[in-house]
Amino acid sequence: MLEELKKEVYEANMLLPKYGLVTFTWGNVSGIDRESGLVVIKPSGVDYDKMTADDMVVVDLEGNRVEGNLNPSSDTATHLELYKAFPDMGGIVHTHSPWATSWAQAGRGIPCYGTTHADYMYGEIPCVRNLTKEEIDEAYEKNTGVLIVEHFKDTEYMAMPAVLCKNHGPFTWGTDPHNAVHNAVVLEEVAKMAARCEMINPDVKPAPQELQDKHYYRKHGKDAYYGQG
Ligand SMILES: O=C(CO)[C@@H](O)[C@H](O)COP(=O)(O)O
Repeated sequence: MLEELKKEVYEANMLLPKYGLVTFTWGNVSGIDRESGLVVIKPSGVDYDKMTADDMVVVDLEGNRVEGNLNPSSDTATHLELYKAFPDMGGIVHTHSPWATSWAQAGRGIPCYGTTHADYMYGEIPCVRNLTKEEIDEAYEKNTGVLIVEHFKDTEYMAMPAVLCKNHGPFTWGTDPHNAVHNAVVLEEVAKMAARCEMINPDVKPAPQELQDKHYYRKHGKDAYYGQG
């Protein structure tokens, strides 16, 4: 089932090592078939150079494995919480890409210092708090998703397709798996630029709002991603 989506999700996963976003198996990409409500995700712990499209795992929105012999990614519950809450999300990525993960470990959001950032993400890329001991003990991956949903509900979440989970790493999303990977690559690049920017000038300020607006709206339009698609 969902052979086309499996191929799409497999190809999107293979872009993670291609763009230097993952070491070993540290990352995962999923995609959703909104008609069936089924999600295709990378199998857990499988080396990218051994992975095939047939290894992709199909789960329902409750996390039950519908097809596949391997275990779904350990982050599946996080992906599912986001898909359930945000109907415009068609693909989700989690990595431990070094620059974005460094900002997450530092517990800081990434300010918008330039137009590269503003072209894709409107404003500061947020870093959400740690989970409490109770949240971790209860259901770490699910509650990571619940925390992200709490932060982005009632927002234009497709205008900010990225979040940093403190002391863990980034999640990005998009209209489909490849778009989500594109946003993961952009996140890593702007995380690198922002870190270097602060090294060069510790007093640096975010880019002027009018410049941020010009670049974001020129690329996405005033109504893009605001639910009008
Ligand atoms: O954050 C973690 C582990 O700390 C996970 O994201 C792994 O890095 C990827 O796990 P699988 O997708 O292979 O289960």
